[in-house]
Amino acid sequence: MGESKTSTFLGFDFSTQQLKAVVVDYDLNVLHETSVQYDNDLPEFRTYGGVLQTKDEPNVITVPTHMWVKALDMILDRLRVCGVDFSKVAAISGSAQQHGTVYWSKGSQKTLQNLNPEKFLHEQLVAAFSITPAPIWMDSSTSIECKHLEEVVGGPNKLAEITGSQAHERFSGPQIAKIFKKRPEALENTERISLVSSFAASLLLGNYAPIDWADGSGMNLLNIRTKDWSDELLEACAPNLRQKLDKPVPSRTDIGPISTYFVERFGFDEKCRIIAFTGDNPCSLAGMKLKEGDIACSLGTSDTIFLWLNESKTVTEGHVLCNPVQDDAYMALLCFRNGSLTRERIRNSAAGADWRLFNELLDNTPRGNFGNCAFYHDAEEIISRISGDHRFNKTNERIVRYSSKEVEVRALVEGQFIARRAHAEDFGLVIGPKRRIIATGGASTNKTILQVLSDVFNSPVHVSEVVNSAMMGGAYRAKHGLLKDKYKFDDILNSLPEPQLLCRPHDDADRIYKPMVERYKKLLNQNMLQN
Ligand SMILES: O=C(CO)[C@@H](O)[C@H](O)CF
Repeated sequence: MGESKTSTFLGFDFSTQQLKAVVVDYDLNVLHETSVQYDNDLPEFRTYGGVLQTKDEPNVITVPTHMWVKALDMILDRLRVCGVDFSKVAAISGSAQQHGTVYWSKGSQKTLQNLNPEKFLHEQLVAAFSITPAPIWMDSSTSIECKHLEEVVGGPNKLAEITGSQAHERFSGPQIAKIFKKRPEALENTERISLVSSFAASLLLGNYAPIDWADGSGMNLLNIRTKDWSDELLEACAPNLRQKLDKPVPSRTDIGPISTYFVERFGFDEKCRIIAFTGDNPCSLAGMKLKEGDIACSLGTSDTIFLWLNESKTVTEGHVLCNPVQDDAYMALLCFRNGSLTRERIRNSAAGADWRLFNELLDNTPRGNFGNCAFYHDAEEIISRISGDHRFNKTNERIVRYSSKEVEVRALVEGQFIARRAHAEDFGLVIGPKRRIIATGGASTNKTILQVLSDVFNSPVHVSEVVNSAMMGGAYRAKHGLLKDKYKFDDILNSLPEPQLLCRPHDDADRIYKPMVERYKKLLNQNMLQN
């Protein structure tokens, strides 16, 4: 098929609450975009916020693997109804929530290679997974396995030096180790372990797809310098993992032609290429046209702060991942678990689930919130390990609730960004008026919230046209993966508009928020933010 000016590119994002898809033309203009909301469109799986959680094991968070399969069936039918001409799609790539793991049972490779185009994928993959539901990034039940990994290599800093991160409960290595402990026979019956990203690519490839370097950096198993698995860490988790994980590949790898299943069922050209999928944050970085020094802030189910790194470094908080678009570069990532769902909780309680009212309340309170300061968490926070809600008045006395809804709303938004700024500075990020923050993710469409981000970080906030940078990054990487011998990634993005300046910090911003960041750090260090 090769590429021509009439070629289109298809990008997916298997995110926490929904599956999104976009078709762009040769110049990356959006032609079609649609989504499948897991909770509403696939109610038979009974997820909430896209995940399963039980009362008796609140730290165990999973997703029914078949839900992702059925979501792909559904979204391709929706794209067909939108009028997409699949025969024009020259390449496909995408992203998925990081760290989650999918376990293919023995014999599933054959099943993938022989799918019947007359049937839905989900009907044919009923027995394809040896372990399901899949543990995902919100799980925090593997502290014992984390300690063991750090001991094996000589401590948390050594693990961070090798893999880019200290041990984290949500990371795939500790999750696989826990499964080996609890269900060794099921792991024995597993012929391949995928990340959610390489699992999605496997469905489109009609064969097992390799894990890419960027998403593979979120496992506590990959040596981010050699780009190969650390045998010491693999063996510390479970036997035969090198064989079950197969060789990781550069994130821009063309991993093969689309499965004949999609050619015959949807009319894709048999020459349509699949480019390795990657994690949502690396894919966002690819989708945001970041310049040297820019800081990206993704406001989604998780809030993440990330930026391009030319060199790796050993970190105590946050992560260093292999870069998704340049093999010898890296990216820094800070992940905050209490993002949009926490904002929605306070919107519901203080503003009657109405964003317009939420914004009015936020606008009706002064910067600094009369000295009130609060930190809200639906679940244990990843970096600070804080859980629960903590409200303080202007004399730093803990209070149970604020009398005014305006104060509560501002305390939520200021508190989130104050914590993010504190940990970003601890990570070594230099923020301030000379740094651009490029905002993305669902909440980046809310200018009132972004003004608080700009004030707390004392930096101008820009937004790119694309709200969903992970999904768009999938489409852009599809084009780059196909044409990488002709064009550098930056050349591919040339046709895209620059991020637009949306908010500037007020003159009094740093005078107000610098002390509040110090106040947060003090509360944290004095253990005032524990339940
Ligand atoms: O855990 C995370 C990153 O480390 C989250 O941003 C997930 O990728 C969200 F899906």
